[in-house]
Amino acid sequence: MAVRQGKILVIDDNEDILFTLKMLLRPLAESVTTSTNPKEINRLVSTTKYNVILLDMNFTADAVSGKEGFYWLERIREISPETVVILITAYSDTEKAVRAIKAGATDFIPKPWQNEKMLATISSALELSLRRGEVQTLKEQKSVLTTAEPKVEVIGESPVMEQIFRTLDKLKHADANILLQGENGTGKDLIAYTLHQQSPRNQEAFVAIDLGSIPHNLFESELFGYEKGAFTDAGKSKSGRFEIASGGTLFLNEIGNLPLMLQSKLLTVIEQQKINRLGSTKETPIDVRLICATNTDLHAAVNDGNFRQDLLYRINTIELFIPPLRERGNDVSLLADHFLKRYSLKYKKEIDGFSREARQLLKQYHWPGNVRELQHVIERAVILSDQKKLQYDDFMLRTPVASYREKEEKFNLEELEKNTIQEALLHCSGNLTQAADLLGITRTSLYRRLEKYGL
Ligand SMILES: Nc1ncnc2c1ncn2[C@@H]1O[C@H](COP(=O)(O)OP(=O)(O)OP(=O)(O)O)[C@@H](O)[C@H]1O
Repeated sequence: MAVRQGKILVIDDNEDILFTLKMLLRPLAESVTTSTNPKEINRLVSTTKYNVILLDMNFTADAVSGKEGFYWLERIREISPETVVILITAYSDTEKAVRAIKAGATDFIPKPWQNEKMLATISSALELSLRRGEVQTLKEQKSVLTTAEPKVEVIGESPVMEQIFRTLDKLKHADANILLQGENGTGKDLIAYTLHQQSPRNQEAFVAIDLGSIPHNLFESELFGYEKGAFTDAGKSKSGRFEIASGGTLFLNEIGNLPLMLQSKLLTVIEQQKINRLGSTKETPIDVRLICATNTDLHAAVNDGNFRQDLLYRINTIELFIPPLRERGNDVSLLADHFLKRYSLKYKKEIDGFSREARQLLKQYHWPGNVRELQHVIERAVILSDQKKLQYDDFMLRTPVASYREKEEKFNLEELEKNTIQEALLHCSGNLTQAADLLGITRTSLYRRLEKYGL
C-alpha cells in the first residue's frame, strides 16, 4: 500500500457511523479524527490542516433540508479553502448534490454507502488535496523565482578570483552549508547561484531571501510560512522559503541581520530538518542546502554576543571570502568591457570601448559598491553617452569626479590607507576589534589589509 499521507476529519452526529468510518478510512491516511458536534468545526479546522473533511448534511434529528451541512460547508471554505470537503447524507437527491458542489464541496456520498465507493472517493479526495498543495507550492516557487534577476557567469581572471574558482570546483559535489563573506555588491548572490547550478540539486529551486531588505517582523513568516489566521493579515496560508526551496538550495543573504530569537529557531530547523508554519503544529520535513552570506564579521558578532556561535558552526562548514573589486586588479577592466557590451546591446548604442583616460579612472577608483556599482556606472554612461567611446566625464562616480581627480594628483591612495590603519592601531593600542570599528571596516577586512601592507 502507498505511504499514508494527509489528515481526514469526519463530522457526523451518529457515533456508530463515526466508528465505522474511522475503521474503514484509517488505512488511507496519516490520521482520521471524528466528532459528533459540528460546533467543533471552527476549532478543529483552525488548529489542524485537514486534507479531507467528510461532513454530514443534517445534524438535528428529523432535519432533511441539508441546511446545516451547507452552513458548515461555508464555514470550512472560509477557514480552510484548500481542504477538500465531501458531503454525506441519508436523504440524497440530485438537486442537493448539485447545490453542494456549487457551494464548494468536491463530491457527495449517499447513505448507506458502499465501502468500495467510499474508499475510492476518499482516496481521490486525498490525492486531490495533496496535488493542490503541490500546485500551491509551485505557484509560490514561481512567484519567488520570477522576481529574481537573471543570473550570469562569474567573470574574473585575477589571482584572487582564480582561487575562488578553484574552491568552487572542489565544492561541486559537497552538499555542505556554505558561508560567503564579502562587501556589498562583490557577487555573493551570483556565487551562491553558481554553487547551486553546479550541484546535484540544480534541477530543483534556488530560492534567495535578503534578510537585509525585508522588515524584521516579516522574517519568520517569510522563512517558515504561515497558516491562515496565524496573525491578523494572514488571509490565506502561505509556504515559507524553506518549504519552497526544499530539494534545492536556500540562499540567506545578510544572515547577520537575523535577530537572536530567530537564530535559535533557524538552528533548530537546520538540526531537525523540519519546519512548523506560523500558527500550525504540523511539522513539514524539509531538505535544503543552505548558503548564507554576510557583509559583516560574524565571528566578531559572536564575540559581541549578537550571533549564536552554534548557529555559526552550522552554517559555515565552508567559508568563502569574496574579495572587494578594488583588490581584483585587471578584473575591473574585464568586467567593464563585459557590462559595456551588455548595455550597448540592450540600449542599441554603437559604443566600442573606453577612452584611455576613462579606462584609467575605472582602474583607479576604489569601488565602494564593488561590481554592482561598476555595473550601474557603465549602464548609466552607456545610456547618456553619444560618442563611440565612453569618456572620463561619462562616469558619475560616488566620489565626485573632480575631487577624486584632485586627490589622485595629491595622494597615493594605498599610502593613505596604510597610514590611516597605522594611526588607528596606535590609537587603539593594537586592539584589532576596536581599530576595525574605528576604521568602519570588519575585522576580516582589517586582517587582510594588515597582511597586504605587511603591518
Ligand atoms: N564576477 C562577476 N561577474 C559578473 N557579474 C557580476 C560579478 N560579480 C557580481 N556581478 C553582478 O553584480 C551585481 C551584484 O552582485 P551580487 O548581487 O551577487 O552581489 P552581493 O555580494 O550578493 O551583494 P549584496 O551583498 O548587496 O547582496 C549583480 O548584478 C551580479 O550579477
